[in-house]
Amino acid sequence: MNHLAIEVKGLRKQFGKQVVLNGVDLSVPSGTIFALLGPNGAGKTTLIHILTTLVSPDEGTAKIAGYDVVTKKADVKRSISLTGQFAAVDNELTGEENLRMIGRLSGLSAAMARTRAGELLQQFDLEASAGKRVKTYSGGMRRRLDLAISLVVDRPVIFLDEPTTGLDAMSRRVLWEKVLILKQKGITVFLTTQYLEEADQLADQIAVINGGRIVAQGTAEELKSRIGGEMIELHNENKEIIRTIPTNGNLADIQQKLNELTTTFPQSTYVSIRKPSMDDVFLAFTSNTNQEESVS
Ligand SMILES: Nc1ncnc2c1ncn2[C@@H]1O[C@H](COP(=O)(O)OP(=O)(O)OP(=O)(O)O)[C@@H](O)[C@H]1O
Repeated sequence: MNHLAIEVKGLRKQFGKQVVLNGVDLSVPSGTIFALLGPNGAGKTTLIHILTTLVSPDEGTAKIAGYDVVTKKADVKRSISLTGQFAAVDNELTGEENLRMIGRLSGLSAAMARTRAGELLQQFDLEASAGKRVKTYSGGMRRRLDLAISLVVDRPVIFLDEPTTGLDAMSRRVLWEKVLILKQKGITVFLTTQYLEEADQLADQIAVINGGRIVAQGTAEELKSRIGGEMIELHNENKEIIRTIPTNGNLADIQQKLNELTTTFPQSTYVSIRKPSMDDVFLAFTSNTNQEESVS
């Protein structure tokens, strides 16, 4: 397989007058986890739809496992699986029936489909509920089944569109473990998420999309250090955060920033200094959002 699992250059897409992607470039090495973050409506799902051949780009190129998403659609489809917002789980069937059905639809023999279903039920902690209808599953079980379904047939690249949205913290962590197992198997994972901690915990590379462009890309640590080595946080008397300011952390810089702040904030303000979080990264790179950018 190509060294790059995903390679995107100058991708543009607009719907009517609304420019959704305005020259997106990114590359994802094989066998890594890549997280795409961005505010609502930033174009994350549109990008996934282009990369999975569901939507055509207006300009630019995108390759999956070396195959162009426009000219080599069939090869791209054989290289990917897609799960998340558009999952096709049949609620009336049991978890095992769902897995076996997908196996058969993907060309496995009945015996192979049964074996594969058994392996996946075990791997995703669904053995105890294998014979229960999916409509009785919890949100976490359903997401795990969803992920298992996308693995019935081996595919080198998996797209997860907001895989843990709506899950409680515990179920989210269980799913993260499963995603990390995919990486151990050498699968490339491209995920979108609203949970910044998810990107922080899972991803080798994180990209932030805003205003139709990738505005930042790097490891979680690189992105955090780009916005400043430390954050000065001001709290009011009710312990509510009233301002967060990046600083390089040295005495001169902190002193200068605090001097500036003393003219605006009351002496009773509490001050703390902490490392930047992914929330700080997200806010730093997505403030001044203009999602409704349009061409005239
Ligand atoms: N088929 C379409 N026709 C017209 N507009 C569309 C279409 N698909 C998406 N859009 C618009 O493109 C913009 C980006 O949508 P998209 O779903 O890609 O964003 P997103 O980053 O995935 O958002 P969210 O985090 O809310 O899921 C939105 O304003 C949306 O309304």
